[in-house]
Amino acid sequence: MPILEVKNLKKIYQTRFGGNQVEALSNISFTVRQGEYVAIMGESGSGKTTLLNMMASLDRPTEGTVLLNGKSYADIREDELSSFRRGHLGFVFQDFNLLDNFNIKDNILLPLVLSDCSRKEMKEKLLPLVRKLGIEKLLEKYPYEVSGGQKQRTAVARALLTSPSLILADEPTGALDSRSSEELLKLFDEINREGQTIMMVTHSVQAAGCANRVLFIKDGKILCEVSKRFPDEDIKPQLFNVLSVISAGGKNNE
Ligand SMILES: Nc1ncnc2c1ncn2[C@@H]1O[C@H](COP(=O)(O)OP(=O)(O)OP(=O)(O)O)[C@@H](O)[C@H]1O
Repeated sequence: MPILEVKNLKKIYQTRFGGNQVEALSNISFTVRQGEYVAIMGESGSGKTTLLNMMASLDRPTEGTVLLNGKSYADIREDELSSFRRGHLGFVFQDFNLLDNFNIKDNILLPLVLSDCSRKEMKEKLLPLVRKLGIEKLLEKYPYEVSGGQKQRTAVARALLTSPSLILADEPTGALDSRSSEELLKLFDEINREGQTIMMVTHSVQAAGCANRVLFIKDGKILCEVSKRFPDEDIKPQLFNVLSVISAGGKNNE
């Protein structure tokens, strides 16, 4: 059974004051298997954020379904959604989404605090994770006292803490310098090799080139996908090729 199933997803936004309708997604279907690392690329306005919001259960589709581990989001009550998200999904955002008034430790522990987890269990989960991510010396510091790369490692620790079925990352390298980006991509590669399923929206060919499969979205539809035929294959030339076809407004026939 796939970990994530996206079936015939359609999203129509009604613009304010009853104006025009915008079809942001039209009939998108794909599946993601356990342990896959999938990137989503596409031009600005192609529907990437809308799709990510649907996979995150942050917004409801106009038509179609999203299933995680066989459970349809449509069957989850509104008041159960945030606890469902905490239990099954991990989020990594471009701007880190850390709370400035919480130190690094409390930022990481937040999902467990919200789930009423015991102090002992929190400590048992926290320590190996922060050691692995190389942020164990920063636990008492505040987000404004650490670098962008360290903030993103904190966000990754927070995302991994609950052992989620799926990590959803939205432009995770977007606010990082090239060295920190490289380190973050190495980290994603490592956690994926250990079995973590990852979906990442990105504009960066460097980042998408680390995934096993890249889906290209254009005008709310999946235009094509590029997959690695063997684990270390360099698919960046193919990604550049598809992007140039998209920006020229053409169809990709590969
Ligand atoms: N809340 C909304 N109300 C109306 N239209 C919206 C809304 N959110 C997005 N859209 C429209 O839906 C389409 C897809 O937007 P979306 O934000 O998903 O694109 P994107 O690929 O993530 O773009 P970017 O790379 O710039 O973030 C666009 O035409 C956008 O203007």
